[in-house]
Amino acid sequence: MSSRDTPVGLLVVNLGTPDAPDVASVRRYLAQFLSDRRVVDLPRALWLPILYGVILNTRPARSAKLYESIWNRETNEGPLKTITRLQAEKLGARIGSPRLIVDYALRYGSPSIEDRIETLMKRGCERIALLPLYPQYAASTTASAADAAFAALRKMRKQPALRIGASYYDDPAYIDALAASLRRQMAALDFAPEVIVASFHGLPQAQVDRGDPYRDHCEASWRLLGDALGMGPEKLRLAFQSRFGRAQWLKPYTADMVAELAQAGVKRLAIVAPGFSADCLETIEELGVEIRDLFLAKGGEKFARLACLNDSEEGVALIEALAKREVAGWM
Ligand SMILES: C=CC1=C(C)c2cc3[nH]c(cc4nc(cc5[nH]c(cc1n2)c(C)c5CCC(=O)O)C(CCC(=O)O)=C4C)c(C)c3C=C
Ligand SMILES: [Fe+2]
Ligand SMILES: [Fe+2]
Repeated sequence: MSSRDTPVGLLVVNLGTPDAPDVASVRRYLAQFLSDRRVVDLPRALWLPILYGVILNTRPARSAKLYESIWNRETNEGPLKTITRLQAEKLGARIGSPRLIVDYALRYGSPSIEDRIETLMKRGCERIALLPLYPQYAASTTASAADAAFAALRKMRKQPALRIGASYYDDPAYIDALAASLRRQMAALDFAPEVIVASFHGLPQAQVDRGDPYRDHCEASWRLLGDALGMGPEKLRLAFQSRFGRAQWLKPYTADMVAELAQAGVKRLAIVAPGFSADCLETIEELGVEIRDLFLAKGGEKFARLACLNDSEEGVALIEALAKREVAGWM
């Protein structure tokens, strides 16, 4: 078989989730996640005592309860894993080519990027495209996924050719998919939101100061989405959620914005997380429960959390467009 005939591998990658919603599994997951230098780029001598001395002794118990509350009991998976798996399955069925093997991997937890690259190679793939499902580039997410892939290749004598998918924050296919999904979900609400908050995962301000383009990418996505929906910056707001630790993160914080909107008299609010490709703890629990409770406690009356693109028709069509771009010339 010439290399032109060997199958091409496509690996859909997302962040990850614990293997089980118990304290030990969450601890293992957080230890892996938070020891990644791409995620916390403090000097190790400063960070590891805090991580092992404080965070891993307190956070796992609290987070395990939250994971427990959103766990997919049918498949015994966190929602992020279920959705990423379905995205890969539906993408494979949609492309329907025996020459393209589609699989998924998670940066933290399992199945790992290394494990899935090895599996694709055992199935004959000499060319592999990795598709990190992060629309906006951040070193803590996109670069970390690439690091894991290249770390796996580093151990090999015979390496596959490897491509890492580009970020797609301003890709019309992404903006159109989001706009269509939001229009569809808003039409199904029993109220008309006065304001919609586009809430992106936050990042320490210091990481942006060191050159991460993440904030610019989020702003571009937000503007383009507003244009596509015909909504100005007062109607579709930009905010950043999931702050972790005491340092300054990207502002405005979603919680502050939602509280201020309620206090200013906004009664009907919708929230969407355009930077997340799959619903997860940060959207289902943080936005759907914590932020909702906050809005209602501050005087809001109607609240809706809109779903991520997930494995919807729009979501899988988008991933197909991204996948075809990344394997162009290989098939
Ligand atoms: C400590 C720093 C963190 C950085 C930097 C960070 C960046 C970042 N994260 C996502 C996407 C997700 N993060 C999720 C969970 C999560 N994130 C952090 C911390 C940082 N994230 C923690 C500690 C956690 C764990 C949850 C908890 O214990 O509260 C998730 C959800 C995972 C799930 O299992 O459901 C996602 C997705 C992005 C896109 C990003 C940078 C742009
Ligand atoms: Fe995060
Ligand atoms: Fe959170």
